Formats: sequence, C-alpha cells, structure tokens
Amino acid sequence: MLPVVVIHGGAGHVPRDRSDMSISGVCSAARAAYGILRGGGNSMDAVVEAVIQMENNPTFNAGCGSVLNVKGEVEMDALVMDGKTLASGAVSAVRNIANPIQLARLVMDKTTHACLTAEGASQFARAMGVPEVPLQSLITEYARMRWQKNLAHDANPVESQMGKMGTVGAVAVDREGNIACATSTGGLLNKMEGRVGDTPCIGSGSYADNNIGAVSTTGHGEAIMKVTLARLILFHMEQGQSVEAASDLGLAFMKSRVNGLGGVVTVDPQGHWAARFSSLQMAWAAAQKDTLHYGLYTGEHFTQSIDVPNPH
Ligand SMILES: NC(=O)C[C@H](N)C(=O)O
Repeated sequence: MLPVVVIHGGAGHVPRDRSDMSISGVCSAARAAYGILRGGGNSMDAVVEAVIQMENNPTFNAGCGSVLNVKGEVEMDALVMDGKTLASGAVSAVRNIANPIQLARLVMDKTTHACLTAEGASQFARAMGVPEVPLQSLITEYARMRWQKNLAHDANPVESQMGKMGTVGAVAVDREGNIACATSTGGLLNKMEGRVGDTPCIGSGSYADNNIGAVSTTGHGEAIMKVTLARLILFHMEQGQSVEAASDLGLAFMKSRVNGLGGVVTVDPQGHWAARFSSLQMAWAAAQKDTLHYGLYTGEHFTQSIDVPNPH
C-alpha cells in the first residue's frame, strides 16, 4: 500500500470556470509528490513539494492567489508536521514570501520553536536567506475583484467565503512508513488584519503521528479550531475507526456542534487514505500504486495511470 500521498485544494464552492484549473492543480501536485515518494524520497519532502506547487499556482488560496484581508493585503499561514518525531513548524500572518510552507519547514528545522508570526517571521526569513517578494506579486486580479466585491454594502460575507476557500494541504506516508503533513493558506476573505486561522495551529490545520496517521484540513478556520478537527479525526482512528469513518465523524461533529463546513485528507500508517468534505466541493487528488485518483464533487472518484498526463 505504501507509499501514498493525498492532496486537497480547499473546501468550498469552486466556480465552474475554475474547476478544471483546480483539478489539474491538485493532480499535478499529487504527481510531483508521488514522484518523490516513488524515487525513495521521504514524506516530508513530498508534502512540502506538493504545497509549494499549489502556492505557486494562482488558482489556490495560498501563496500567489491568496485571498486579501480587509485592507486588501496578503497575510498567509502555514504548518508542517513530522509524524516520526512530532516536530512541527508554523508561520502565521506572513507577507512578502512566495512559499510560506518553506518558511514553516525552516522554523521546524532551524529553531527550537513551533511557530513564528508576522514581523518576527519576516526577520527569520531574512536571516535564512529566503527572498522577499513584492506584495503585488502575490495578488491576482481575481483576488482583488473578490475583495472589492466583498467590501460592498450589500455583500453577503458568508456566501462569498464559501465561494472560494482554496486552502491547500497534503498528507503522505513514505516507503519507510514515515508520515508527514503540510497545509498553507491565505486565510479567509476580508479577514481582519492579524487574524490567524486554524492552518498554523497544530491539531487544527493538520496533525501527523507515525503511530496513528495524518490529517490536513480546510474550511471555516474558527469552526475547525473549536473542534481541533485534525486531532479529533486521529482520535477516532485511535479508537479503531477507518480513515473514512473517522474523517466523516469529525466533519459531522463540526457541522452539528458549531455549524462549520470543511474538508480533510487523511492517511493511516498502512497507507489507507480518504478525501472527505461537508462543503459543496473540494478539489482533491491521491496517488498510490502508480494510480492517480481525483475528484471535486461529493461521490466523485476518477482514476487513471499516474503516467498518463493530467486529465484537464
Ligand atoms: N480556505 C480555508 O480552508 C481557510 C482556512 N481554514 C482559514 O480559516 O484560514
């Protein structure tokens, strides 16, 4: 069953004209991550590579393409976790960086801390030689249009949040049985300056433990934090539930208890995997045994050989 990688491109509602781009984005990321695993690479390198690809893809709400805060600026959150040691690294409210997931990994590898935020994170990035990029290079026309639309008096903030949630994440198990996860986001549209969501919070935005499995989450961050969704799902797995049942139990609890919608990708140490969501859609892809799996709507599950070019 090993190795395996599972990717999401955010829970929410993907407008029809953007759905092909979302599917091809998650499939490319899954293919790249699986290439690393198939070549004997480790799960941490695989999930970070997958997330970098999606941060660089303007289709997703992470890196370039991030949604804008109320001031029209980009502030991003990211987290990585290593299931072997339970080491983790996160950054929150970072600006002017193309790949927050790389900075999160540097926090894990090069500091004794678990999370750096805002200006302190920028200073650390400079010290590590991570190049600064202009704010404008992270802002797409689409993100600006949605920001402006949402400032209008008659805007429906709930509806537009669900319009594009687009956070990205990946979980993987490598040949050695080591498990890792990575999640990255621009957060919620028109959020307050300084708002930190679930993504950089261990146990909410993701969690990985070689003994249990890993989960990367997406959806309404405040709801995800209330139920610590990633760890909740792993708790159900510890109690003997399958990856699929545990994911559904966690998402159902979040819906019934705090009225929150979202989605997850989940793996266990044997390589069983699931991509589940309570939102209308979630672009997802998985790669295992040289087969690419992907879907967007509830119940959708397409497969093809990993060596055949992207479906869209
Ligand atoms: N798109 C998302 O998944 C949003 C993210 N969970 C946040 O609230 O920051």
